[in-house]
Amino acid sequence: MKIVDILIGKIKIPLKRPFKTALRTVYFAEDIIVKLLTRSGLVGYGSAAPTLAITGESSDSIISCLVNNLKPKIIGADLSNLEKVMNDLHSSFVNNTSALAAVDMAFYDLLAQSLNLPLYKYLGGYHNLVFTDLTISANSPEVMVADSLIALDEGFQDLKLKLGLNPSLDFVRVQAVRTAVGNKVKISLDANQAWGAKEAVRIIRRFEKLNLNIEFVEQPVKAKKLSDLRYVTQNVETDILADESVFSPYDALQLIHHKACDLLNIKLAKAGGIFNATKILNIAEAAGVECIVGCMLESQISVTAAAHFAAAKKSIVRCDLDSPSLLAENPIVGGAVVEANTLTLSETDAGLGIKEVLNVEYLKF
Ligand SMILES: C[C@H](N)C(=O)N[C@H](CCC(=O)O)C(=O)O
Ligand SMILES: [Mg+2]
Repeated sequence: MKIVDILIGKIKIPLKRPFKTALRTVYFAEDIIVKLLTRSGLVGYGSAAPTLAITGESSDSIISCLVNNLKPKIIGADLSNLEKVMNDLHSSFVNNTSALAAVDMAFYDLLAQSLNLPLYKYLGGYHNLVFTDLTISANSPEVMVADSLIALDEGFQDLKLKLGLNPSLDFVRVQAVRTAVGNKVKISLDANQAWGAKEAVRIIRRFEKLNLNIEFVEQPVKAKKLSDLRYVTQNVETDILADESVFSPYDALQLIHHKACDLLNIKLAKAGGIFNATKILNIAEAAGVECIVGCMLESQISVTAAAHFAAAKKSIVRCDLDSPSLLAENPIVGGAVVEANTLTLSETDAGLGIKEVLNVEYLKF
């Protein structure tokens, strides 16, 4: 199956409310759309969200990587040699993981379509439902309580609270939300690297002492400081989830070898797509470490690809695939059907099941 053309487009999607983390505040979601065409007439979709603060990629850098580095290698590529094609792409540059992921998911979309299978069946076919939490942006305790109650009303039972914007308020934020939502609701926390190692241990132990019943704490300390992450993991009872610390299979190996976290957050945008995400999952499985599949603030295309990956595998126990629920509009026709905390994948649509992207401006280059 040969690739004969690539179209690259841009979309901008308004959010229901500003998305605020310790790393960034965002007022709309941007996405770069990739559309691959094969000689036999199949169309494969992928997308990449510029998350400069995490992957180091902007819209311009994603487009430049697609046009200058990826396009010359993929036009004429034969996907029946996927292993060769992917190894060539992965070894031709470092970083640019979201750009690579967009192409990777379009490849998998095409491969599954060529066998007339939904992607989750092509990848393993464990089940076709994925359940997600909902992220509550970092705000004042009052706003976070109000947003949490709205989320419960909408049908979410699992909340991820963003912390780390003025850490002195973090304890009040978590306690206020726990009091408001009661004990049945699952609460996890994401500090997006905002705490120091000792500060993280102090804060997490305080949550433990007061029985705030936290599922896990995500990326408490700086991404590159593996010894700090290890220090936190070894000194608290609560599970620690590595996010920004794990991009590659090698990162996963290091984190597991050094017992620096309890759980791994796999995101296609960090791993460079399904090819390497599968390697991370295999390493984690062999080590008995559970994985969560997460997302950036991104469109329905890449979240659908992540949902197919998660649904294909038995060992993915939880998902943070809530981006479609944070967007005020959905310009993507097809893909996962999102109803509150449930993403349902069609058992009959082949590939990702993406039909069309509305209001997309394809670039000329
Ligand atoms: C949207 C998702 N629930 C999430 O919170 N992802 C963030 C990073 C997203 C971004 O900044 O676009 C995370 O897990 O750190
Ligand atoms: Mg995170």
